[in-house]
Amino acid sequence: MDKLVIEGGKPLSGSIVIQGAKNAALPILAASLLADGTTTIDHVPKLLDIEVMLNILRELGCRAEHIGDTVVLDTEAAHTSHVPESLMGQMRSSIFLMGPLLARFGEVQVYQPGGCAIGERKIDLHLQGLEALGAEIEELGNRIICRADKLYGADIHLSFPSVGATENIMMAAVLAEGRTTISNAAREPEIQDLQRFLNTMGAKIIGAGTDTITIEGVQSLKPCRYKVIPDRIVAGTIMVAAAATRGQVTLQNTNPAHLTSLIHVLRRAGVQIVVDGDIIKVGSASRPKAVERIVTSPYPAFPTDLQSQVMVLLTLADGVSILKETIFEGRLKHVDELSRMGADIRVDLNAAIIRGVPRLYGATVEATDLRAGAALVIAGLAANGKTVVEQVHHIDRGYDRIESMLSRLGARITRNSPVPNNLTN
Ligand SMILES: CC(=O)N[C@H]1[C@@H](OP(=O)(O)OP(=O)(O)OC[C@H]2O[C@@H](n3ccc(=O)[nH]c3=O)[C@H](O)[C@@H]2O)O[C@H](CO)[C@@H](O)[C@@H]1O
Ligand SMILES: C=C(OP(=O)(O)O)C(=O)O
Repeated sequence: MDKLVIEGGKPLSGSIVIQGAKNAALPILAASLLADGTTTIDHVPKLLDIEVMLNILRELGCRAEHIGDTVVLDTEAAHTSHVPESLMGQMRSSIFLMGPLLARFGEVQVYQPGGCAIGERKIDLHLQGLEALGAEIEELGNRIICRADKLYGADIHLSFPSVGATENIMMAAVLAEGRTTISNAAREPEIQDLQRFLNTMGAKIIGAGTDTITIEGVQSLKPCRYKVIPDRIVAGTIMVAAAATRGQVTLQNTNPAHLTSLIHVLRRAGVQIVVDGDIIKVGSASRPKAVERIVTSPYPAFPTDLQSQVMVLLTLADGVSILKETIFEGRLKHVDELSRMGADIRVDLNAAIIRGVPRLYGATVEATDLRAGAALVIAGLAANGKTVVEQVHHIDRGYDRIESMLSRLGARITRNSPVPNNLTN
């Protein structure tokens, strides 16, 4: 198992180009199944989750190549809509295949998806949405079979603005007969990217980015070429790392509008941020200030995917901060690991009460999930001494060789074994 070894205490400095967004690329890859032929997707990061998605698509009969950051996907020979259990279990995003496969084949067989242990992560809203479009759903233990000779537009109200359910319903509804509306839809930038991608294929969707999305069904879609948006969570991770190490970093290829809530929090913590077009400059020379209260909530509020990283900054702040997690019930596991590095954090239900300490100390810690792992890397960069982060495969799900990215900014970080061969060009 790979480990990251970090010698902390060195401010990050320099310039970095931000990778394409995992959470946009994954549904877009699944949505490519909606058109027959070759779709080319640019700005797709080299990540474990992307590799798993491409392996699933190959298993379904597609031809897929990932060269540099471009994926060329030929769906012509896709011949089955049964996704093997072993592949479904490797990540949460395998569930994105339900909508497109149902629309393409009229039947889909999947299993409960896998993913990080950050909460129960039910899929009831996905299934209710597909049922509303006319699908019959059979659940046999872990196996889910979904059938519909034809899908029909419907008015669907989500009881919670689930990102994945919104995307799955959009992908199923584009080829349905008639109009679908999704109310209380998720508003994340990745939903807007999916709308743009599907519309480039010939779909008729409006409203992504608001809480009501309207989809006019069309007869067919055509393959296209498309570029994925920058990864706001990777950008946010680097911004927090720059602040926690009291460094100066320039991020290129960002969409600052997608990072408004983080920028607001960092400014409250006393971090200097300058935005210029798609460039964000982050600088900090002094101890951060505590931020009284941060609550994770659906976009545009503060994202759960940056909660653990910001927690690290607050462990070093002057004063007491409160960080409340409202999206995932099991997403505070990094607290124990940070405490091993000298952080003073108390958990009360879903809130972390963080009493800032002057410094963290290196330790051997375990990445319990993707963003918790990224947070521990930031903690290691800011800490005195050596930190070893174990279970790095979680981090590889979302960061394209995090150690290379950070080394380019002057960090002293190495991986104790090479990146798996299938992730190198
Ligand atoms: C690949 C991807 O885009 N992943 C993101 C997506 O995950 P994902 O799409 O899984 O997140 P959701 O918005 O669906 O989940 C949010 C909450 O709703 C609950 N829920 C969801 C669906 C459902 O059918 N029933 C149900 O109860 C979940 O358990 C969770 O508590 O949005 C999350 C919330 O911004 C992010 O943390 C993930 O990084
Ligand atoms: C939780 C995340 O991803 P996923 O939904 O793929 O597990 C994440 O990107 O932080």
